[in-house]
Amino acid sequence: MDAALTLDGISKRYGGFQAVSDLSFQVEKGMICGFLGPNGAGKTSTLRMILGLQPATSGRIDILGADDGRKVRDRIGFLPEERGLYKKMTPVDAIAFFGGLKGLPAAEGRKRARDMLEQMGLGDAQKKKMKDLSKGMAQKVQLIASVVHRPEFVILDEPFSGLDPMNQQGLEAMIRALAADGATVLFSTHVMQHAERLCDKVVLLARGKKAFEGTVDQARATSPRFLELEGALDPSAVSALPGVSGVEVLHDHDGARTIRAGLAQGAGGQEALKSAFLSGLDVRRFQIKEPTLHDAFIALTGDHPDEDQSVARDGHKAEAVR
Ligand SMILES: Nc1ncnc2c1ncn2[C@@H]1O[C@H](COP(=O)(O)OP(=O)(O)OP(=O)(O)O)[C@@H](O)[C@H]1O
Repeated sequence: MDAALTLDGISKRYGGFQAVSDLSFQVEKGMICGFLGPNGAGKTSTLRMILGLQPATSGRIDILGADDGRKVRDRIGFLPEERGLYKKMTPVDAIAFFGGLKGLPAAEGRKRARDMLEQMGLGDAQKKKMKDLSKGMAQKVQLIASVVHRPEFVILDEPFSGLDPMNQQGLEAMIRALAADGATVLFSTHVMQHAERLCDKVVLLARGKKAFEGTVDQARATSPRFLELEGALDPSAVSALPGVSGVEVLHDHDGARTIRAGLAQGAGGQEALKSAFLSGLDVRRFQIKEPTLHDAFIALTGDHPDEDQSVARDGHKAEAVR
């Protein structure tokens, strides 16, 4: 498959602070790729380098055949992390305005805006001003504004942040529709569930370095399974079962416990279960659980995706450098 984007050994330094280190990955044409990592991992810095909004300290980027995102800016759509459309505009005017910045004639922009708002179930919002829209609606309008010129490549920085589950679902549907129309989509998030549902490919970033690149299933396969047991169970007896690498007590109600046992890589859990029954452990319920992408992120990086890494990695906040 042809690559729409190739990063080759990209690094970014802010003064003495290394935000991104020797990062290489590819996004093939037409795929939805999740760029995943905790806050502060270096996602926004990387997206800004891809767009040509800030220079890389070293390395090479190829986007849609260009060595600088600014050269192909009309073929790219970008939803920045900081949002805000002109408050007094109507959604149609705001969308057409952004289309105009990418060379779309105003009348065509307004027509597409009305059609897209209708398609996204935002027909009623047309009569309102941006300032009167709910946060979810405004975010959808902003996404429409960033893709109204029908870009080949769509880059979304934390598109789900601040949205309730209903609006998150709506946004997922919008992203699927963009890909179904042939666009390549790269979006950043620290919430693994969105990527798990949407992505053909994921790139995991931790502390500025790539930890993994591949499909969601390949990522999950790097992490061991879990065995969840319920009963009057002694955690130390569970941790002594064959193939168990560690235990965590999820619930404890007067000794009736739910215990999550991490299995060693390659262990299926059957041996541990057999041994639990043979040794008479009080197992009332059991479940063998496949790892989620969230589990895989922790296994691959040792970091938690919900932790904030924006504190400089030597323990104090980086000085802002332009
Ligand atoms: N202009 C800047 N000057 C100094 N440090 C910066 C600058 N921009 C980002 N950083 C630092 O670089 C690191 C990576 O930030 P970046 O915004 O790229 O991460 P992120 O993964 O996108 O997280 P978030 O979603 O919170 O923005 C952080 O520690 C951040 O404080």
